[in-house]
Amino acid sequence: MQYKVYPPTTLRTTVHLPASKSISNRALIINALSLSTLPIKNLSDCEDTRVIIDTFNSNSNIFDVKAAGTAMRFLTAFLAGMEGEWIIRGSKRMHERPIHPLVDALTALGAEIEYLEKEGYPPLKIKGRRLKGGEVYLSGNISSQFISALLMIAPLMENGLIVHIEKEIVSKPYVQLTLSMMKKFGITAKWEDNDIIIKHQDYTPVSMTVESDWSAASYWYAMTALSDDPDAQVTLLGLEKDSWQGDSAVVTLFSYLGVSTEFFDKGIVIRKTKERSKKFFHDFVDQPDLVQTFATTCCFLNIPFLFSGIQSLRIKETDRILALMTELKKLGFVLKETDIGMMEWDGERSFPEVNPLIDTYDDHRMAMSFAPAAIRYNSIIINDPKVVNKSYPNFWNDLKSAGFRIEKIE
Ligand SMILES: O=C(O)C1=C[C@@H](OP(=O)(O)O)[C@@H](O)[C@H](O)C1
Ligand SMILES: C=C(OP(=O)(O)O)C(=O)O
Repeated sequence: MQYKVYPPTTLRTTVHLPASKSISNRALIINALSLSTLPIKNLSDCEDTRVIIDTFNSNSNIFDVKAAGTAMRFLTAFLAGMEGEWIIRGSKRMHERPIHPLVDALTALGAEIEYLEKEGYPPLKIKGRRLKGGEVYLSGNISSQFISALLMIAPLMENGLIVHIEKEIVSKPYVQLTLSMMKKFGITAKWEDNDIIIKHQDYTPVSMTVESDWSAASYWYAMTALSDDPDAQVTLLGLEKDSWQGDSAVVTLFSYLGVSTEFFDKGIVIRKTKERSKKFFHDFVDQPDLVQTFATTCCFLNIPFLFSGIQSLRIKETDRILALMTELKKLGFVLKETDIGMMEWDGERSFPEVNPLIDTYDDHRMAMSFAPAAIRYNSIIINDPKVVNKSYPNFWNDLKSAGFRIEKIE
């Protein structure tokens, strides 16, 4: 199934953004570790969060987390510390996403974990037990989710845990987010150079409200930047100024692409401005989930770019570097991977396809970052549009409310 998306002539809308899946998923894990019965308000209704809820509600010991990286990594650590025998699996792609650094660390701490198919990848058979803790070494340059997964179970370990992080840390704000959430639930941690130290301590149950998702907001920034309406203005509800989410960097980053942000008590108002950089440079190592939004927006605004720090994109829902290069080529943009973790568009063009069909590769962010192309091309066809359910199930309805017309093609 495909959607043909047509843009509105003006852009003025108010959007109830989805709740952050990163915060929702941490809240569920921490709530379970705290044995809390207090509510988590505004939990995301996305698929990546639903798979954790389903796991906790399941009567079976076999769990399927589908395409949710956070669920796979967080639950692997959670189950490794829980008495019992568990099997955790996911989508075909999940079975191609590495997990060995986390498994090695958990094994060093005393868990028994077996690879059921390919060495180093899910599915896993876990013989869980109360872990005593101590010290572990973990590479930080593959996924920060391994670090977050270990940190959340650390306070329950009799001897506490010291995580020595080796190599460069990718997606660092997500580790900070984990520690901030643990702090909200009463846990103190020390982060000194590349070591994170957590003593044995009890979580204190608290009730919390999940803030809206800044990564989801980025698609509305893109639409505002691209809109032909000089008075384009979008109100995005539920976003907070002092957010724990690293992707709140969109505020600054989009100021270079002609979008201003004003905070108010219920969220933000973003508006089109005339100020735009001639070229866009950024190291995305702290905000990997924003790369697709910025690659498409820069191309559609005709702003050449050079991105660095994007090496982790190869092992996400799809190989996002390849997917971006392939799909932007269909629209006539020639991108180059100039070095490991670097991608450039120097303005080079090729003949665009006549009726391009944008493939989404089971990746929600491919669909959402190419949808704004409708504004630039008067329409765009997006393949397998339901992929958005992974993080933003209401995405297409929100577009319709903003005046986009969406035609379903079977
Ligand atoms: O911890 C998290 O909530 C996330 C961490 C990031 O992954 P990596 O650490 O694998 O880059 C990010 O891409 C993902 O969407 C969510
Ligand atoms: C990379 C992502 O998710 P995950 O790694 O949690 O599957 C994402 O949402 O962009």
